[in-house]
Amino acid sequence: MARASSLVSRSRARISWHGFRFVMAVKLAWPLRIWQSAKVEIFMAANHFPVLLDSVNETGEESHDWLKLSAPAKVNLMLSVHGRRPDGFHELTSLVAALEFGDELEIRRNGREQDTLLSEGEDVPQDDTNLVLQAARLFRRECAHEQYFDFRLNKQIPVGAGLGGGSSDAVAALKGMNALLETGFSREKIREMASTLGSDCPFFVDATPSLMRGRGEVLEPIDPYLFNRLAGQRLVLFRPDFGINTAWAYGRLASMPELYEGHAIAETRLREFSRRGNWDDMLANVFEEIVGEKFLAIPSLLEILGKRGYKCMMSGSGSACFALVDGKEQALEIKEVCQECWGPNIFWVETSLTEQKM
Ligand SMILES: C[C@](O)(CO)[C@H](O)COP(=O)(O)OP(=O)(O)OC[C@H]1O[C@@H](n2ccc(N)nc2=O)[C@H](O)[C@@H]1O
Ligand SMILES: Nc1ncnc2c1ncn2[C@@H]1O[C@H](COP(=O)(O)OP(=O)(O)OP(=O)(O)O)[C@@H](O)[C@H]1O
Repeated sequence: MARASSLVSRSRARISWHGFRFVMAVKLAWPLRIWQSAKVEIFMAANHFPVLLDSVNETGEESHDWLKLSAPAKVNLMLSVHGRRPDGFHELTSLVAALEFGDELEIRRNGREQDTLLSEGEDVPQDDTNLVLQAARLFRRECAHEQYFDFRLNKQIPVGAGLGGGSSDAVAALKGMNALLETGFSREKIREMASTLGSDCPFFVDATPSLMRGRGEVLEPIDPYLFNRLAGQRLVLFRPDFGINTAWAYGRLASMPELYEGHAIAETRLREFSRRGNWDDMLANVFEEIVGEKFLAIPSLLEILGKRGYKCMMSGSGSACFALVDGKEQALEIKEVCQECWGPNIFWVETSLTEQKM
């Protein structure tokens, strides 16, 4: 409470706190990590719920300040594809978890009649194919409000890596716009909107470790044992100096239907991992074979790491891979091997699966 009162006095903030709007803002703000920006803050109050503070400037008018949101990357710890559906998408089962590593997106309302996006990341589309700008257009359609936004994207997640970067940015944008305009869209509504932007998007609404099914939009909570097993698990992410196009990877898979797996195989992996806790029962990704056929550098490196005893796998449709580690020493050994195999300038980062509470 002491922190709450000091924030209130420091920013001369006005708590927007009425009824339904407040409840929805709280519900939606919870999975966001929105840090203090100039005058708009979400902070942990004594009841452990975040509270959205509007801001007032020196003259008492509402100001349009930046909201800063995290857009975490994800890894697929198991990815099994069962077949192609009549709508052209593939039916899958995947165990997905968010990482402590990711992008940062800042948003503010603007007074113009167009959105702007500033991002310096390599390969990040600067035009309106960027998922952040697509999210803004979708949001305006859904809330029938002609509000435009400025976005600043600090891109850390490599593009075309199978880490869900664009999807996570898009969902951060939806959540941010919802909080800024106090639209009160429920998480379910945001998930529904997100699913029209991409199959991986709905996961990022809560970004808690989940079982992903359907084409990616059906999310199930995992059992407590599995949850605790994943929380905080350290890993190293590494990516060669090329990305992989997801549509290409699914297209290749469709031409090799022998790689489709029955649902029972995925369920057995999940069950065995929950029973024995052995990562060898879980880590499996159908895209490794498809991608590995064309990009030999990936299976070669994974084999070398595997022989050294590391549990490692490609994430999503690639090209990023990860290896589970216990600590710094292992992380540095992996870095050395990656640089030897893929070159000195490859993307490499040590991070962990998120530690959210159930
Ligand atoms: C590989 C994963 O990252 C695993 O989490 C996702 O399945 C990919 O999800 P995503 O990048 O959000 O994919 P989308 O943007 O929806 O679709 C990109 C392309 O992949 C194909 N695609 C995607 C998801 C899916 N379940 N089946 C598919 O066949 C789509 O036909 C489309 O041509
Ligand atoms: N904000 C964004 N960040 C990254 N890529 C974006 C963004 N907006 C649109 N894209 C486009 O999305 C495509 C996929 O990029 P992304 O980095 O999300 O791939 P990915 O990690 O393989 O996705 P997934 O794991 O969901 O399949 C790229 O072709 C890129 O041009």
